[in-house]
Amino acid sequence: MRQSHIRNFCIIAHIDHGKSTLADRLIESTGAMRREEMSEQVMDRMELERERGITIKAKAIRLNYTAADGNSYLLNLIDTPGHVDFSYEVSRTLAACEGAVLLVDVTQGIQAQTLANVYLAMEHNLEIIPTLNKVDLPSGEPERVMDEVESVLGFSEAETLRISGKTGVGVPELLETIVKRVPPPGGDPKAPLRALIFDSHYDQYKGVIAYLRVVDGRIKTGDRLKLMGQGTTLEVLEVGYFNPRECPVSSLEAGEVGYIATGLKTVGDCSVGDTVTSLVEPAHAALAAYRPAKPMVFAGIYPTQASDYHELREAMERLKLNDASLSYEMENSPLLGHGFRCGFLGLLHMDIVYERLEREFGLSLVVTAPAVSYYITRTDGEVITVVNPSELPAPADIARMEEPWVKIRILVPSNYIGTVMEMEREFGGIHRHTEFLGHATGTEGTQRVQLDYDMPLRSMLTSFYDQLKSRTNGYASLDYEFDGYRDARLVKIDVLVNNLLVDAFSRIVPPEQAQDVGKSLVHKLKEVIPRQLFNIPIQAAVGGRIVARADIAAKRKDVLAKCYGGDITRKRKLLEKQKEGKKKMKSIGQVEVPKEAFFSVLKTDIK
Ligand SMILES: Nc1nc2c(ncn2[C@@H]2O[C@H](COP(=O)(O)OP(=O)(O)OP(=O)(O)O)[C@@H](O)[C@H]2O)c(=O)[nH]1
Repeated sequence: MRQSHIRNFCIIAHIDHGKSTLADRLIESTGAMRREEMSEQVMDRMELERERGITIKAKAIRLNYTAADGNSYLLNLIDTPGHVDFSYEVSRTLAACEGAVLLVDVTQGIQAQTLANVYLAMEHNLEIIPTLNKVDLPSGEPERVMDEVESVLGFSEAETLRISGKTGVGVPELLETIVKRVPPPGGDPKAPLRALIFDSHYDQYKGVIAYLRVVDGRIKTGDRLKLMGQGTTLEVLEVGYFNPRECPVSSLEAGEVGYIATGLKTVGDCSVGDTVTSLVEPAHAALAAYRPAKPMVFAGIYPTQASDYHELREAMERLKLNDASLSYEMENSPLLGHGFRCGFLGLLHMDIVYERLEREFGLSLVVTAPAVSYYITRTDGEVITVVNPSELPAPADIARMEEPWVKIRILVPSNYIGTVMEMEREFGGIHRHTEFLGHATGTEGTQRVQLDYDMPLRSMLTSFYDQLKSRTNGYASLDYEFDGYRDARLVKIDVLVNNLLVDAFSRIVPPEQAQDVGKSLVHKLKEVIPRQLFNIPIQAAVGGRIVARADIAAKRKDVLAKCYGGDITRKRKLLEKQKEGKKKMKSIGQVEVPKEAFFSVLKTDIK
């Protein structure tokens, strides 16, 4: 296909504004797949997923479209990850496109991720097609939302489309607009190969499959290639595209989007953002600087049963094959035994990993409270990175402490400004900017406001997001980006159960909150640890000083008490049953703690 007849684009939107629904509609209306077939296809994929234990999803779909001008066009729809945790992947995806369909839900208007995505698309000089979606909904307010789109983003009504991804209204116009407004790809087909990797996954049979956009030159099956950032070399086993089925072809040319099968064993060798070139005739410069994923959030992951450690290790190794952003190191906790300290891109990433480990690998796990990484300059001048709160040196050994901050942007109806400001104060945020979006429409509280803050990342790892949602009745949307390290003044709280230090419960907090957090931790523990045959003191300490204490009074419980007489089988049965119950327990010295208790305490809000 001639480059002038190719259009590479993506759909950008806030969560739930209808990205997937519109993508399906585009596939259907260009005839790539019939509606009945699409559900079949989804089923097939799920079967395959179950079989191979990985998620197979077409990250770029090629659509053939005959436009009103009578010409055939090749439209590449590239999927963008929908969450801020994966913002680097989003930016690489945008770099593979020339245009973006910006969807705004007419029942919701502009949300935090709408803005974040638009700014990213502008940075990449993409042609943006503003599109109001869900116009079939009677509860929609297209005029108000149009006003926002115009005043906040600067798009005129004439250039903004109105569609329903669900009913298909306006979709033919959208396809025509993509052909007319999105520029064809540039790039030199005769220059040495340069292709950008914007996604990758591991396939058991073909090794790592890399999705790429060929910028210059061409890729053929059998080519020997090199990654300019990571230095990996590989031979191309297969070249192809998705329509949305896998379609192998002999080559991909400049301007085209598709995949290569590399035979590589882990996605870490072939990561998003790197530039692929030819090994024999390499290009001089990469397309952009390659930046390996950097974990921002850390937590310990341990098996509930110490004997499951080896299974956990195998599961981590397998997950890592498919997730270059996951990092882990073996860790040994006096309480939890052998496990891993893992690094994640953010909280969502952490949840995904944890869920996959439990669901796909059938493991029962304990996850410690998420924490950030601190830079500590010791009094002897050595700089160390601390990712496990229990390893923070004593205050007397710390000359300087730094922690990561984020810039956050919150969008809310104006009647919640006070609520958000109060919350930000509680969570240590610093106000930077307030801006009213669109025009007031008369009804109080309908105008929306953008509030920008700086905040320690540490605060984001607490109940911040849940509280923001509940205190604004679900109206707030949030977006954030990393903003470097700043000086911190924090202390470590240790928790002692029956005079034993429980490292998994250690927290790092501002000194003025130490007492409250300590109290909340010990009371929570008191609630969830079942009474035992002896008294159990629970203490929270900062340095050597106890800041909170609670006691669990002794209770006698004898499962055999009811078995008078000598029915030995009955006794054995009861003891077996009790043993089963104990499997779900963790022991802190002599104290048995149910797994759920761990979770509820690890999640205790620490603000
Ligand atoms: N009435 C109506 N509902 C729609 C339309 N487009 C999407 N929806 C509904 O809105 C919800 C979210 O749509 P999705 O397509 O899953 O949204 P998304 O943006 O892909 O969501 P994420 O993948 O979570 O980011 C679903 O319940 C859809 O059925 C539309 O044009 N009209």
